[in-house]
Amino acid sequence: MAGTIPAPAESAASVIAIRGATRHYGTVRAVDGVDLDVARGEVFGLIGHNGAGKSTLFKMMLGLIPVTAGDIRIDGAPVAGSGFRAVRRKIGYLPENVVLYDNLTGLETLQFFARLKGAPAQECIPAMERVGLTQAAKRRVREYSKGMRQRLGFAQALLGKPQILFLDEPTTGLDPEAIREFYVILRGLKAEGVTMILTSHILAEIQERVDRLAIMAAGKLQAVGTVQALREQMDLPLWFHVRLAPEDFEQVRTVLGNLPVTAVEAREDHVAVQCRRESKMLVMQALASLGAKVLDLHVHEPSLEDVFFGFSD
Ligand SMILES: Nc1ncnc2c1ncn2[C@@H]1O[C@H](COP(=O)(O)OP(=O)(O)OP(=O)(O)O)[C@@H](O)[C@H]1O
Repeated sequence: MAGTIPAPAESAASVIAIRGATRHYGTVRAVDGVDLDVARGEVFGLIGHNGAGKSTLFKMMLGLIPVTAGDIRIDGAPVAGSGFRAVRRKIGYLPENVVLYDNLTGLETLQFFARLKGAPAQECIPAMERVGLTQAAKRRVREYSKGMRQRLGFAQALLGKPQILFLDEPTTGLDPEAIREFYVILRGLKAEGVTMILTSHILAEIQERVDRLAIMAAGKLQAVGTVQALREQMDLPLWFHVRLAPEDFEQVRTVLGNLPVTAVEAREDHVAVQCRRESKMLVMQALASLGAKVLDLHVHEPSLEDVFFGFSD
């Protein structure tokens, strides 16, 4: 169910303002008329199937590839204009595939990137520390695991203390603990006012960690908003899992069956009740009136994955 979204109203707080951004490769419309605003200090997620156009949009925002049509401004400067050079200094970028030199040590790698970016060399050691690579700073990148290489890529993106960070699949190759640490760093950066835009295929991971997100499919943004707003827009049902004593099953099933619910299923140790969002409070009240018969209760909101498949299929 692909919805159309209105063009966003331009806001003074927008650090990224995209209007009608389009990129064609021959007959392939990699990005097709994208409008988007990202506010200063926002953590913004971009999700979509393989080939949806996320990386292409990223590269256009960074001025790495030109738009076929449309306009992209970062911090007020058109990416194709001469004023963009100054803005670029405020940007950090972690590409999907970081190119690293195997013969350099981790620290030498950062020093190399610092020179390229014109960032102070004394930022390198703190950047290694921030991503948890201090112990490996003097080891050659050849010996780094996939996750360590990813952390090093993230460290280079942080050089120059960027105010805007573009992170293309930043958690690829990271183990669960490293993913958690990564998002702790992101929270710290957000507290410092950094604007971040990131892509990920791991929807469960980002659903609690972005302020807003966009779902991209076939080069277009299908939906933009908070996870909750997208849930409401999709109007996906939610589930109550109600644990009961077995002898109360039938009575409670009857009570629930009289409510505007869309399904009532007896499961092994609980009753599962599905209802539309508009009936949620009615079901809650009915369950509350059952008092001590309800031994436990879980409300399952639709996940970002449910929302994603609703919009992108
Ligand atoms: N340099 C290029 N030349 C031709 N086609 C390209 C080029 N780069 C991207 N495309 C095409 O543009 C479309 C969007 O690709 P893009 O890499 O932006 O998708 P993505 O959403 O980042 O995918 P993934 O999740 O796999 O990284 C695809 O059909 C891809 O084949």
